[in-house]
Amino acid sequence: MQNAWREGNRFTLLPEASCFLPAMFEAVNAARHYVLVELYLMESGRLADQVIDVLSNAVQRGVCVCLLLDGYGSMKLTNGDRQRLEQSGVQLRFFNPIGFHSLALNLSRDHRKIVVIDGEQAFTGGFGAVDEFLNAWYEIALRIDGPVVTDWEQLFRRLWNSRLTRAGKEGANAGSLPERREPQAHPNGMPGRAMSARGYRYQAIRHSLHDRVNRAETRLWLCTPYFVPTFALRRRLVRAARRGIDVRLLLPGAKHDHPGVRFAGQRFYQSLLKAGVRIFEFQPTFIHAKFVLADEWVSIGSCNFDHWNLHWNLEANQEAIDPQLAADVRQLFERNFAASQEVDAAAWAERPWGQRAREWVYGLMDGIIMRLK
Ligand SMILES: O=P(O)(O)OC[C@H](O)CO
Repeated sequence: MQNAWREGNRFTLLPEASCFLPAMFEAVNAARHYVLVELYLMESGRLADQVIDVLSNAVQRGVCVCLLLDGYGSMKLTNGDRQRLEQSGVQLRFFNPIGFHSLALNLSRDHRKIVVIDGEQAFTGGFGAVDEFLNAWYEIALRIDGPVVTDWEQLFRRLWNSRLTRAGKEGANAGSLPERREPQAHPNGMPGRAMSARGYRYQAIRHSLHDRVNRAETRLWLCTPYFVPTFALRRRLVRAARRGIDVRLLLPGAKHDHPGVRFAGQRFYQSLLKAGVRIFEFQPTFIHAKFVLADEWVSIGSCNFDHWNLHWNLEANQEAIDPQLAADVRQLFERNFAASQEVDAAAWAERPWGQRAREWVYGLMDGIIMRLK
């Protein structure tokens, strides 16, 4: 059942690549039946080499490996690497390669990040197979064990067989998916649900977030690298702050891969700060992670909660109600707030005209882009 809560899961927060990359590689190395991987970004480089090696080794051990990449996000994966994957026996497919069709279809991207091992364990987060994730960007992942893995696998299987998905060049390898295995429930496990979204057609992640913001009793903390929120989300954040909820945003500072997106989002700072929302700009590196904490509810995955993502992309997040995970996420936020610069409302109100002009220009571009259909 789509988006259903399932009991009996275990969730493990894996902050930073130094934690989640070894955990994922170890899980692939231990796989006995199948490995399903779905990524938005994969570009040739050191990390892609490691991914190709670990997947190829799994195939050699007799494990069925299926890799589904977004047709745009994988454009910088060289033909040599594609061949290497397919010749080693990895089944390779691409979602919606860029083509001579409508702009709307080209803009619809598979932004999800999913790894499923033997139907028993899954990983999600904001990661991709590009070198920036080795240490230049701050990223997190979540390991999921238990019945909800079945829904992650279902998401993968549906897209693998979508009419928009194409086989790699050596199409012969792109055979059928392995027989499905059912995960076991853990005694004392926790409830969770895999949430998916498909642009403006299906907005379950966004509606769920709105509901949690409305219902938050003490805390609503949100981290996103691309903060260009919809009017509906801004209104809810403002209302939550006004009714005394601790509303905080963890956003990138000047280290950003798309500085224009930051300026476009900064045009909303003043009204949010005025309402009592606290804004922290992360200083050490570009923070690319996407996670939310509302009381004991946690959501981690691919969704940036910006209106571009919400309008066009396929997204998937894990939601969980788990006191231990909530405590871990809270500590993670606190560590990252400490490594951030808090935006001071009075100083922001006096910011220079150059900054205001940039916000205006990128805000205008954002408005134009959002009118594309
Ligand atoms: O789309 P994300 O959030 O996975 O981030 C990838 C960026 O678009 C790369 O510039």
